[in-house]
Amino acid sequence: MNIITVQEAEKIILSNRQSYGTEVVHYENALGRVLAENITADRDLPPFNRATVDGIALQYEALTEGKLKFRLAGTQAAGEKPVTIPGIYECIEIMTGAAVDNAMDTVIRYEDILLKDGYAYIQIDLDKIKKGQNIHVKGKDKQRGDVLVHAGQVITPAILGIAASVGQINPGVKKLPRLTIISTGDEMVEPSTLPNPFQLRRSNSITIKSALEKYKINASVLHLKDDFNVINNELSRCLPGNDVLIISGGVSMGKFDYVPKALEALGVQKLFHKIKQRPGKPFWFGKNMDDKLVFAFPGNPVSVFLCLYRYFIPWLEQSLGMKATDPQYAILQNDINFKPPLQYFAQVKLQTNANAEHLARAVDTNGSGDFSQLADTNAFIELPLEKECFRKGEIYCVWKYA
Ligand SMILES: Nc1nc2c(c(=O)[nH]1)N[C@H]1C(S)=C(S)[C@@H](COP(=O)(O)OP(=O)(O)OC[C@H]3O[C@@H](n4cnc5c(N)ncnc54)[C@H](O)[C@@H]3O)O[C@H]1N2
Ligand code: MOO
Repeated sequence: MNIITVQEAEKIILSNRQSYGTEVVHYENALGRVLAENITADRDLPPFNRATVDGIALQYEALTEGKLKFRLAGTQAAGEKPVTIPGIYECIEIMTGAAVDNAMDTVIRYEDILLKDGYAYIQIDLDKIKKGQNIHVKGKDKQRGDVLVHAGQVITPAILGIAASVGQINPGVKKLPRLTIISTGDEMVEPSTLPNPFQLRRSNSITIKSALEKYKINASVLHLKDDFNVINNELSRCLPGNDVLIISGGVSMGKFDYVPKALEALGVQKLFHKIKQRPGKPFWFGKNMDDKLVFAFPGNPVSVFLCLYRYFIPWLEQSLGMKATDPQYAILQNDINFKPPLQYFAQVKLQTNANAEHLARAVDTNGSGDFSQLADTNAFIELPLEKECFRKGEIYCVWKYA
């Protein structure tokens, strides 16, 4: 198979989006999950005529007669059954959040009245008082049965509050794929150990694992030696219990790059190997008969980062039923020359100026093994394949990772 373009790779990956079904979770565990059902109002919002200030409730008609003195007929706290008035020259003291009885249509705040000897005296000009003021009318926000939150949205703190307010304590959410992250390489040691001069500490798995935590995916992690039998056996063991494997390393041309061979030996069909891009050119992607997907990223940490944010995250979001996000664009802030016939993804620092323009300043790196700038940058800018010179002021698509 020929080396494919970024757009072809994206199309193949997204056409393999999956659905893992739905499940119900307690709302306290639902933050960050994708809603699989609409959240609807179980009654009108607000459910009753609600006082919005502390003060007195009365009937406006009495004010139109010029009445300034009202007998206090009772007091009503929030949560209490509505207290009524026997006649229109009476009022009740009412607290914010209390349900206003239908006999009253106007609430005046304590600051505008004087309470004395069982009476309330209006202290402001009557033309300052409007009929219906300080009452949040039943059903004004939403009617019973109205959709408050649509399926497909990521559950945020605000959405959790809405769900709680309508008693939706067990929302239906999209099930997450079961996922294992597998890194490879004999030269890679545990981050807690001291590498010898020709070894490296492994970092790809924690990067991938923590990026997935945003989606509440609790991925397993495994590291494999560069040994065909080990890789073959372990992949064979992992495939049945997972929906997706994300592998890093071992996909290029080296003598010990066994990943593609091992996957194909296990019946994982290659959908592509190699994309016209830098970083991340030797990315391998495949699927087995049970629709288990394998994203095998090149081992260089920046390649992993690019492949994760450019391909895997959009695939994941679409597989979870989230709406595809609109492409984001930014204005390049420096000239870049890039001659190889590959689509170049430059690491950029993305900022917004006072004109609300997105500005992308590229940083110099020493290739995809140079991960040292990832903390100071927050996006890749996708520079088109057809060109070699990219000029300050030109606008290109960006892929944010922070
Ligand atoms: N003859 C060719 N050689 C290479 C080609 C090519 O086309 N022809 N492509 C190069 C490109 S581009 C890349 S990218 C790399 C990808 O190689 P692999 O996927 O086989 O990755 P490894 O060789 O296993 O590792 C590459 C690099 O990344 C480091 N690494 C690996 N795993 C981790 C980890 N878990 N955490 C941090 N760093 C990791 C590893 O030590 C290597 O330095 O191939 C080129 N070669
Ligand atoms: O394509 Mo590789 O990821 O640049 O070094």
